[in-house]
Amino acid sequence: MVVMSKPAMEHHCAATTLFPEIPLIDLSKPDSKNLIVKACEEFGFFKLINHGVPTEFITRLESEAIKFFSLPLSEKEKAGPVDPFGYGNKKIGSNGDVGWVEYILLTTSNEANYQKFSAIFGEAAEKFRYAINQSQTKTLHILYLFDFRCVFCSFAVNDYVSAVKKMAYEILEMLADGLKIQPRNVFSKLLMDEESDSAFRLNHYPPCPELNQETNGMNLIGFGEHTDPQIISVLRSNNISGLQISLKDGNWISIPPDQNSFFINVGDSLQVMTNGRFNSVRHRVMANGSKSRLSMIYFGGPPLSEKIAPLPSLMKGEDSLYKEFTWYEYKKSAYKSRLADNRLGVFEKIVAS
Ligand SMILES: O=C(O)CCC(=O)C(=O)O
Ligand SMILES: [Fe+2]
Repeated sequence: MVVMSKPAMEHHCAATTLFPEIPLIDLSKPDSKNLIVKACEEFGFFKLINHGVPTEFITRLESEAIKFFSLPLSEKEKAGPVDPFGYGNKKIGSNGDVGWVEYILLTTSNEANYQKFSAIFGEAAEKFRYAINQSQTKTLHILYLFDFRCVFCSFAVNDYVSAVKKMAYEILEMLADGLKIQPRNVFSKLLMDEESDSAFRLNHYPPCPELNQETNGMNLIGFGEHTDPQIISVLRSNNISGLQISLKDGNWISIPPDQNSFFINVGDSLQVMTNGRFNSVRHRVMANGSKSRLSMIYFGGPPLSEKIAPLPSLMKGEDSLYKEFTWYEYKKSAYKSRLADNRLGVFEKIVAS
């Protein structure tokens, strides 16, 4: 069930190798736009401070998530399986990938979440929806008999996701400005679209006590290496390490955690829209021997019918590196692949030599 991997580079040769600094972007500074472009080109990844997401939204959702993941497995499984949304444990996708992780995957469309919730909890869901609608105070109705609803329908998710979405729009607009392309909502409009196919994920990596004794210095995979298929991912985790990114030369580096910052990933779709100028970053998570890691990720995706293709304004006479496809086609193909596969491979054009 467990998947082992070689330690990241820093574990055995930190003394002799210089590691690049992960770009740090201050969202409150308007001139950050050029630095964001540079970060997306060089790494496809950066750390974000002064992001404007209220701490209270983050801590409230985190405590809801902790409560949910602390429930007995049988309770949590009432919210599974992931088809395509719900609770999952160890299995990631349906093609044999496993990791030391449990998670909740949600669409950011409230109505779709409600329907899933309703199918699980039936009449109780309707009552709970009524209670939420009636609530003037925005206080969370915590009725732990049906815990999943607390994460599914709660204000904690809505407030957090709304704030993070706003921040993602801003980043994408700064990117358009930094790239000097018009209109400045060329990327953000895809996430703002009512039909935007975005998702939200809460990952919990339980401590794995055997890790320290039995694995002989090897690491245990929490979430296997992959790139995110969407346009942009916004990640926040608690202060426990585990996230690693792959540099373009294939070396892995560990990202020091910071619970007060966000980490931004370029996804495959943004790599394609920039004709490969931006890098969809390969990343993975290592499990921890003694501490729980909790992460929350918003994946900003386009509408299913959207054509994903390089923007003509960025092409400057060069050829597209990719065949044309819709987000729906990409998703369908990605679902059939393994996590570590180069999912864009089948959509790359063969360049005649
Ligand atoms: O949990 C994390 O920190 C990252 C997980 C991840 O890459 C994902 O869910 O796509
Ligand atoms: Fe990811």
